[in-house]
Amino acid sequence: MGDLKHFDFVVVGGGIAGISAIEQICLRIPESNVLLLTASAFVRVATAKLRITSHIEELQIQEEAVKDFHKRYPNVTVVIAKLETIYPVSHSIKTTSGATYGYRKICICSGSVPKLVNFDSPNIIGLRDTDSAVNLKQRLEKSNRVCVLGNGGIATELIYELRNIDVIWVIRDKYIASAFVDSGAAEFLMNCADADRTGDKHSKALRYTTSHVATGTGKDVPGCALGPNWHTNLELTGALANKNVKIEFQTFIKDVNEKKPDSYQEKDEWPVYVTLNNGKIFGCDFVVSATGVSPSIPEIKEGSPFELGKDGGILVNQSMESSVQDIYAAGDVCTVNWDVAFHWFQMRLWSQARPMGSYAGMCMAASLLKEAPLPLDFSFELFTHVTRFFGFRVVLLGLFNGQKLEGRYEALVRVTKGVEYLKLVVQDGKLHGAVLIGDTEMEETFENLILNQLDISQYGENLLNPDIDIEDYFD
Ligand SMILES: Cc1cc2nc3c(=O)[nH]c(=O)nc-3n(C[C@H](O)[C@H](O)[C@H](O)COP(=O)(O)OP(=O)(O)OC[C@H]3O[C@@H](n4cnc5c(N)ncnc54)[C@H](O)[C@@H]3O)c2cc1C
Ligand SMILES: NC(=O)C1=CN([C@@H]2O[C@H](COP(=O)(O)OP(=O)(O)OC[C@H]3O[C@@H](n4cnc5c(N)ncnc54)[C@H](OP(=O)(O)O)[C@@H]3O)[C@@H](O)[C@H]2O)C=CC1
Repeated sequence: MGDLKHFDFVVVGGGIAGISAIEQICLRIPESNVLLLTASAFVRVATAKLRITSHIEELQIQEEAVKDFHKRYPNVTVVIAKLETIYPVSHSIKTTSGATYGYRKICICSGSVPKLVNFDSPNIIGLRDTDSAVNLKQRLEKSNRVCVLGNGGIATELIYELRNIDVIWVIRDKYIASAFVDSGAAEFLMNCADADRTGDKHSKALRYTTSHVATGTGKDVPGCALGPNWHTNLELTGALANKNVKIEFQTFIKDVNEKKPDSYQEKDEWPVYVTLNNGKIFGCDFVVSATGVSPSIPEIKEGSPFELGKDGGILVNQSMESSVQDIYAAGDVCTVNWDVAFHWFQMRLWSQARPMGSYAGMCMAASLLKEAPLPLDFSFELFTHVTRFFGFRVVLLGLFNGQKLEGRYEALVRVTKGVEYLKLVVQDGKLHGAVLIGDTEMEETFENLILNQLDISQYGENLLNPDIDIEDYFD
């Protein structure tokens, strides 16, 4: 393999996981020589933090040109290229342009790619990075009707953000946003769907900013994943005068054709036709397949391949190390493989990629310094996620949908139409999860109650009584 340039640490991927790993490595061992190998010409950094509770922080996320990143971390060599192969026995890697590098510890933070529905059509697109967002925006400008498939984070945000277009939303479930909330919360959001809260003055959320229009180093090169508030600076507007959303519940797409199907009764012509399993056929300009992600696993030669989880991610142990020695992984590309805390579970989110990356960086540094393994980071003791759906602030805590409780729980709910939706998940007198929609400012109280597992049976429904200041109970 010729002369290798050797690095103490190599990090693959300039998304939030990779950058967080590098930040910790440089903090622990500032004199180490580090290679950041990334396919994208921009990296994602968290520039400002708003701490909401001990476990929840909202971040301002910025894209930074790699040359500026290098200025802040002069010990980090940045190479914009795609990793092709890892050779774990010789502790080296090769890029697609043929360059080779040696490593002592390497962290794979290559993220994931959209898992598009499996129909061969140029009119099905996914959304992942800035390039794909720009492509979406440009397509929308010329479009009268779009079909959105999926019921998770992207679809739920997109349906709300789209303007001046007909939308056919195809979901497999009985209610919207099912990847995040239950049917009660979905109904609350649906009832408020028409109100425009995009300019919500009360929002404490920090903003996501982009400074350019393209991230990749070329066609088919993945950029960093879009993150919270990715749509803030993008007008997602179609060619019509107004917007109309039609939801097809409990359905899926059976076929996608550029040629008009014989059974399509209408006279209008469209670039593409989608046939649903309920027999309906819709013509549209294009389809957004917001149907989840697949981890981007690099090729490995020599020795054993990575052990992968059921979801295709690289299995990592409590130190974020994969099944292959000295190879770590963090963020969307990995699948946790330790006995996780009862109130935590993995979801492929920014709010998990960041602590995973930081913790992986700390573990790699500790391992190079031959220190004892670190205790698991406290971020993994409680699931927390803050986002915005349909213009509302949404806070999800612990087992917010009764996950792991096998249906054996009580749900205490308080709803003020158009204002807030609160749900507490209680089992055997203990709080295990909460969904807080609206500006409830209750997250700290409920976070503490989940963490300390205080017996709350004596408070009953007063926990959600708006006339009682619940925080006074627990002072
Ligand atoms: C539209 C959208 C909205 C989202 N909104 C939210 C939200 O509101 N809240 C939230 O918590 N999460 C959100 N997410 C999820 C979140 O963005 C991801 O979970 C997170 O960014 C993953 O970070 P990562 O560093 O693991 O991967 P990525 O950000 O995908 O970074 C991967 C990096 O690896 C590089 N790379 C890939 N392959 C190679 C290779 N072979 N060689 C070299 N480099 C490579 C890429 O160029 C990139 O730099 C959203 C995702 C999307 C797509
Ligand atoms: N605000 C936030 O926190 C946001 C987070 N994200 C994150 O970004 C990533 C990508 O988002 P997204 O693509 O929405 O993924 P999600 O995992 O959030 O949701 C995927 C959705 O696609 C559905 N689906 C999967 N396969 C099919 C299929 N073949 N036909 C029909 N429906 C299907 C799933 O339904 P089913 O449940 O039935 O399998 C689910 O509703 C995720 O990790 C997500 O968490 C993205 C945007 C915003």
